[in-house]
Amino acid sequence: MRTTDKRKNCVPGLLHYEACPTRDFTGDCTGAYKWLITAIYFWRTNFFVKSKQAAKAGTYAAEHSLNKHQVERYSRHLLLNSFGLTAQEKLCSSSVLIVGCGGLGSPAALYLAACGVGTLGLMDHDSVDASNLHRQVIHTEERVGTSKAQSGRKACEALNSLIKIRVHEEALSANIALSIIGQYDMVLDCSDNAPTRYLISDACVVTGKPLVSAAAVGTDGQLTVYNYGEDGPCYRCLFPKPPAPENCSRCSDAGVLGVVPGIMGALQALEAIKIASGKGDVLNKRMLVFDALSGKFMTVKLRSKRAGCAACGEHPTLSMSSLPEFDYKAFTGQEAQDGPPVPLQLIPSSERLLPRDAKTILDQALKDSGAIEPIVLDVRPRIQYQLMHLPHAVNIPIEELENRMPEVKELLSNRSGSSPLLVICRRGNASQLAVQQLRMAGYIDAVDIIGGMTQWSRDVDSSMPIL
Ligand SMILES: Nc1ncnc2c1ncn2[C@@H]1O[C@H](COP(=O)(O)OP(=O)(O)OP(=O)(O)O)[C@@H](O)[C@H]1O
Repeated sequence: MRTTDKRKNCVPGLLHYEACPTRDFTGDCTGAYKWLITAIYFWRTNFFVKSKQAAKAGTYAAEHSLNKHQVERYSRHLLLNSFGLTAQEKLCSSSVLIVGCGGLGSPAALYLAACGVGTLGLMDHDSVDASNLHRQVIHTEERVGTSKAQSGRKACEALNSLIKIRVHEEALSANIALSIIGQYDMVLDCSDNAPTRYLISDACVVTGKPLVSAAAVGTDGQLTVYNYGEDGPCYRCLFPKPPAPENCSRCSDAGVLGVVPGIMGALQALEAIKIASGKGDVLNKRMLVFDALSGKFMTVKLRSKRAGCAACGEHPTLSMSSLPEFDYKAFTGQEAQDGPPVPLQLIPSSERLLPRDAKTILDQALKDSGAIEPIVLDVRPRIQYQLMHLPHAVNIPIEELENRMPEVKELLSNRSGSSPLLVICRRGNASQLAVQQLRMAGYIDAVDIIGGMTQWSRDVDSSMPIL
């Protein structure tokens, strides 16, 4: 039989004639072709094996680009009539940069990682603090003190190993904004300060990227999408001038109900998914306002692009080349990086007390008088005083000090000794303002404590919590 003949002459190692790749073009295998054919055979076999392996891990059906693992993992999206395969494919090939891995960035990163965004960029220069954990659910107790961006990477990687994660362990600044934002399809502003908000918006305008922006402080949240569509406004269109620094509240001063940034960050992820997948109505030219205590959402209509906008108007003054030079700190009057306010130096250091020296004076005064003698004036907000304060301290918040000078007079007139009046606040700024006011009112022995309660906790009494 012809088949048997072929098999007889076939090169060694080919057990099945039907599988012999040489049979179609060589006919009977002869010694002359033996080694050449063997080489070709093994090359082809190797190729087929590799293709089969690729098919197993990669695309297993020709109609779409998702592999078996992706189809299984995202099946609930794929089954959704209003979402489906094409939307998921777009999501899987999209890239999103999250600036700020804090209260907003945490839920946003988790949901975007979970839903299969192709490349997720996580940017933050800060490290995890214990006070972050009540809302920044991407971080853990174990990772307190470590980089937020790396901590975010660990959480997202643990959730979904099918996506790519890029970590940017630095603050977004004007000289790197364009090159970093240029690498992504869109940006989520999850930061907490005016300079960064203007910078991200400007860089998104210049690079043509949509920007999903949110904010959450106290029990309120806001969300909108900038720089989207034909005439969608940018941040500067709505806020051409930055707010005065004293009108900008931060979670570190005003507090925040942990779940509020959780909700707003999840909504940011939702807008990003809509933009990437092309599904649904993007929150363009509208702002969603959330009031957690009443449980109400409200949508406010926003204007279109402003013709005179410095970033996206008809004659923009900001461009690829000018943006890196723009001084955001000077423009907004604020630091671009979150953190405690820059320490004020209103009173010469020689006229102020270090916490340890103040402690010695306080102890001596209490010993001398043998009684409870109030010589500490605490000028922090009432709520901070209630959380913790020095023994026998009297609380008069800085804003009330001017009107409550008679109380200070009474306080001092009850003193038996000659100890100075120690003035303390949270970090040593408001106490200097208070000392200035007290001196102007004639209380010249008022002296403030450098670094306030924060430094007191560090240097004198570590049992005092740092707020
Ligand atoms: N320019 C910037 N580049 C990168 N990340 C930034 C930038 N500005 C702010 N961030 C980050 O944005 C995050 C905002 O998080 P969030 O508003 O929850 O406040 P927080 O600073 O973590 O906490 P708290 O205000 O309570 O001290 C922070 O992690 C902060 O480091």
